Amino acid sequence: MAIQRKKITVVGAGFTGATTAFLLAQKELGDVVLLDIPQLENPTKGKALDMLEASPVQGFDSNIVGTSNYEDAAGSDIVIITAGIARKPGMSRDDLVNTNAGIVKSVCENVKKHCPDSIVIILSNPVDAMTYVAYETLGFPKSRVIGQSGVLDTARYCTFIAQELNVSVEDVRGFVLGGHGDDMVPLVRYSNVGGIPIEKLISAERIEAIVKRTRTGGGEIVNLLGNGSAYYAPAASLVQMAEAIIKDKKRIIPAIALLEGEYGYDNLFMGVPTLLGGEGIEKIFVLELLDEEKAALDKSADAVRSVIKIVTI
Ligand SMILES: NC(=O)C1=CN([C@@H]2O[C@H](COP(=O)(O)OP(=O)(O)OC[C@H]3O[C@@H](n4cnc5c(N)ncnc54)[C@H](O)[C@@H]3O)[C@@H](O)[C@H]2O)C=CC1
Ligand SMILES: O=C([O-])CC(=O)C(=O)O
Repeated sequence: MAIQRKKITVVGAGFTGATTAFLLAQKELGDVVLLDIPQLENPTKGKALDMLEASPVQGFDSNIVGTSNYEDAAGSDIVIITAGIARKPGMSRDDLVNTNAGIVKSVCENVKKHCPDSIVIILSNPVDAMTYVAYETLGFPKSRVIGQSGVLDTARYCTFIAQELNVSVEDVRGFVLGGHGDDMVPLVRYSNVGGIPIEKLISAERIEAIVKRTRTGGGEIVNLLGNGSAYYAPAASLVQMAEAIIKDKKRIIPAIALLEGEYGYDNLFMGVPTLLGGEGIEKIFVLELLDEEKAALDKSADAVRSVIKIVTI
């Protein structure tokens, strides 16, 4: 019997979507469908063909097709949603809320129809609220609707720690809780380098500066790019999540999940440490927090709630 390759659809063939598609194919995680709006069908096909023509050089056998037709996405195991507008300097992610809510809703209506068994990962911003919009529209179990923020925020945090200490990024461990906004909560107490708590290696002032830079890391890139937002590290983050699911790796990865009582929050989508495997989010880890850590998380949760409040679905 022929072995069936996994099928991964990436909706939105812009900066993040195209980069994600290419990384997925390079890692041979499955065959990739890159999907954008009908007005951009030819450029989307062109991007996909261009990537495919890199396969003999890069040595991958994943297929990549570009399309605007959801029938090509039918039966996908994973759908990654990057569709929507990105912010420009001077804007917050929350300024995108109602434009992107409409886009995410219409994308999810199609995903529900054509990919009813898929696990869906959402990137579009403001991502905590967009994960809620996706969940409401899809009607899938909560384990199959996941938002990306924590892998990226943690990657930025670990990059800055490695730079500070001039050590390999491979030895830095840490994670970031909360909403994907300037109130996110890098958990210093749970961060270490080669097992050594960072508080033993870096001064309190420098840690504070790293935490602040992490919180505003997306904005730092937006200001440098001038006309769009980050895409290499976001795409790498999506691919790490997809890989954990496709290979049923059971990785402990921070992701946006529906909280139903965890950390004291009910009916809220926000970033928490999760176990990601073949079923999607298989478990949420609830950590004991100090009073000041909980207060910081409450502030982040309030910020997410205030955006969800203005979403019209
Ligand atoms: N959660 C996170 O950590 C991150 C989130 N983002 C967000 O991801 C989104 C995409 O960013 P970029 O790729 O840089 O933007 P982009 O503008 O390069 O690409 C977005 C693509 O979505 C497409 N699109 C719009 N409506 C669509 C629809 N109904 N169906 C299919 N495709 C549609 C557009 O035609 C465009 O090609 C933005 O909202 C951005 O803020 C970006 C980086 C990190
Ligand atoms: O900052 C943005 O608008 C894009 C994003 O979410 C990030 O790079 O963290």
